[in-house]
Amino acid sequence: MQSKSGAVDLIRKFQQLFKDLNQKQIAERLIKLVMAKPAVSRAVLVVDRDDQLIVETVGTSSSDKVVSLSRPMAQLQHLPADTIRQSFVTGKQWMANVADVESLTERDYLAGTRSILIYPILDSGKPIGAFYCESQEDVGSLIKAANDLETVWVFSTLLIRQLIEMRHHEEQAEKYRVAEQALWASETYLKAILYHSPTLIAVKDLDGNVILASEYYKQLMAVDDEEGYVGKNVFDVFPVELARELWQEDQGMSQATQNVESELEIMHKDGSLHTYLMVKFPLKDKSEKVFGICSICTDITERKQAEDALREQQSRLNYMAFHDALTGLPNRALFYDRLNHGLARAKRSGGKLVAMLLDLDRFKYINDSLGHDAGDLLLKAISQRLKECVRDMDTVARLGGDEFVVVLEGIHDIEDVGFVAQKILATISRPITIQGHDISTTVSIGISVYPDDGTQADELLKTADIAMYKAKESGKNNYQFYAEGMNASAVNFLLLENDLRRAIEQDQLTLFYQPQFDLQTDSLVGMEALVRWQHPERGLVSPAHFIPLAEETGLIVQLSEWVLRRACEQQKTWLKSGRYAGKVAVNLSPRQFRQANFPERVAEILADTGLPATHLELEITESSAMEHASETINMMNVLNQMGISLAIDDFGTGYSSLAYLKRFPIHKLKIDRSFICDVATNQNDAAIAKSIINLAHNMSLNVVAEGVEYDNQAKWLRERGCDQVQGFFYAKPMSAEQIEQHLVHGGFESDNNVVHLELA
Ligand SMILES: Nc1nc2c(ncn2[C@@H]2O[C@H](COP(=O)(O)O[C@H]3[C@@H](O)[C@H](n4cnc5c(=O)[nH]c(N)nc54)O[C@@H]3COP(=O)(O)O)[C@@H](O)[C@H]2O)c(=O)[nH]1
Repeated sequence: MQSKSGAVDLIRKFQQLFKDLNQKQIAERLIKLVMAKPAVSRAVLVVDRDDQLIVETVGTSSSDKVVSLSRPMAQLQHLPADTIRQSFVTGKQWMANVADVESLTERDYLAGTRSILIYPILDSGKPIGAFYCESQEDVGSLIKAANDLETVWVFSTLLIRQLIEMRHHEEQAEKYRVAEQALWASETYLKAILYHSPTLIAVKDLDGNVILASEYYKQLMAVDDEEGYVGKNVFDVFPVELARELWQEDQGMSQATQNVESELEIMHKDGSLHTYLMVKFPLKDKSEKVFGICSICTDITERKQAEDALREQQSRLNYMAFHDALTGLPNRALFYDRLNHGLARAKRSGGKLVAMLLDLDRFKYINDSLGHDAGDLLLKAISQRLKECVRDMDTVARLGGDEFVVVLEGIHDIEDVGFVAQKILATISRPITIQGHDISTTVSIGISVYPDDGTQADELLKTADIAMYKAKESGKNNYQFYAEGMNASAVNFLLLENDLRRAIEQDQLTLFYQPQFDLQTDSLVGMEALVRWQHPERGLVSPAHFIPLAEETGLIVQLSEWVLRRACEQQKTWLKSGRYAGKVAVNLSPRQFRQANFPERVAEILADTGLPATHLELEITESSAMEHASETINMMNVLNQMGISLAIDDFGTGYSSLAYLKRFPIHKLKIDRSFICDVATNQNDAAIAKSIINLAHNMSLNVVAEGVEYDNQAKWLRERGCDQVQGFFYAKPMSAEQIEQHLVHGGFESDNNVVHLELA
């Protein structure tokens, strides 16, 4: 027992010893005091911190070190954790030689340990810490050391309590620091978000007062002062109507259980109108009571525009899938759709439906000679005209190339169809100005009627197709209703194209010659070469049929070259025989004439056949010459310089420009036979024929009348000073052999002894 003054000294000594120490130093010093006992080889201070046992400090005699750990006991090895825990439960000291305790294993203590002591430190009877001591001596030595340390145990209560409190305080301070840091961080984030966010963010209380708002508001809205939108009421910022709307929305939001999205349009300061996606959600306190509304508005103008553009593109693609890109008319797919719907309607109502298939005449020629751009413009113009000819409820579609189709519904009188077809023919045939050229084109129309000519779409189209070929065959520029029996001739027309190719290759073509006479002397002055086709199965095919076909398919170039070569060879033979020294006239196809190397081709043929150019006359139709007048002049000049004579054929049927005509280096005008037919009886025809004769003479040209079939026509022409004639009245076209016979037997007789030779 210590004396009272000794105890006071001891307290002072301890107070001095632990003065101004932190919790770590306190624990270390306590352990050092324990370790001062030589019997103690290891000392560990364990404290109860919030019901968790923490090893604060460990001292070992071997290393003479005291280490601060402050780690949960459960994480550490070489400690009899269960036994230490037990001491915390009972509050009793525990000591033993390890050899006597079965439950202890070598993993529970350091090697060399022979005895263990656990000394709990109680505060008001409750353990708040414990000293765990190991000794390499037996337990008696430890017990002795423990007795010596009694003062330490006594003061430990105070010091461990202080240590725990300090730790607790430190933890609280750390928690506070962390919380403060977190608060600072979230405030900083919030400020940064509100400052930099490219969205309109606003928090309002339930009265519409703005508590928070993003900087973006200031930039976009007419709120220019420092606080911007914050502190204001919606009614201070927005027009009253909009403010009321927003306020009412916010009121509704206080009951909302989830976010509410809507789109709104906001006019920016610069006057541009933007679309925003607004997401609103209620802000609730801990008691789930709504105290404010947050709204976040994102500018989706670009996205909307992109969506609109995409939608537009999709509808354009959709449009393109069903419309012809060039003309904008329904294409084949949409046409079939409309036709099928029309057929269904006609079936229901018991009415009629009409399909008109249209094919442009000579389109290939126009396209090839004027170029594809001109061809495209022509197709567009035709589409427009077709639309003008029908009612809104009718369908005009382009099936491809120069093929169009018109579907007429609700037809009561079939005569109306003829009326529409006539209207189309007249409308299309009006000249169209394209790239400065006046182009005249016509169309052939095949018509089929539901239910008479077919009940299905394909069937109707097929019969209309057959009728269209019939229209082509009948000289184009006309319409034909489908009739049974047409199949054969339409198919014929199709087969003809293949046959014509073969005909050129297999020499099935031949030339006939039709003499031309001087009207005053009746002497033979020329012969027009006219091609004939001796078809192996069909017999003689008229050029009126196959020349247009050849023009359309492009075979005309090959065919015309064959004609020119053959005619030159024949003329050369006649020249050589000395029986005929006139000219041979050859018809030029427009396409052939447009070939850039045409003069070279002619020169080559003349050279090959040995025919002098002065014995060749080339005929070009008036319409073809005028269509590309300036090019025609150039081409004619070259041919003229070569010594070739040039004649304008079918004169009077086209649109002649006298300005051009006088510049053509031509020698002859051939009056079309349509004017000669009634020249002696029809005043108009007579006036035209007379004008042409005068015009030719005034321009120092020869004039030839074609198609003279009767004496009175010849007489009339002679009296009007026409130079030459050609026609059945004098001689029909005949083979070279027949011509030969006439030449051998002294030539042709005219007047009252007309030589009528039948066509072979
Ligand atoms: N590009 C080419 N065109 C040619 C060629 N050969 C003929 N053709 C053109 O074909 C059309 C029809 O010709 P065709 O059946 O030979 O008719 C010619 C004469 O037979 C006919 N004619 C002559 N006299 C009369 C008559 O008194 N009455 C009457 N009804 N017909 C008559 O006229 C045609 C000649 O006409 P044209 O050429 O205008 O002088 C016709 O357009 C031919 O041009 C060829 O090789 N290439």
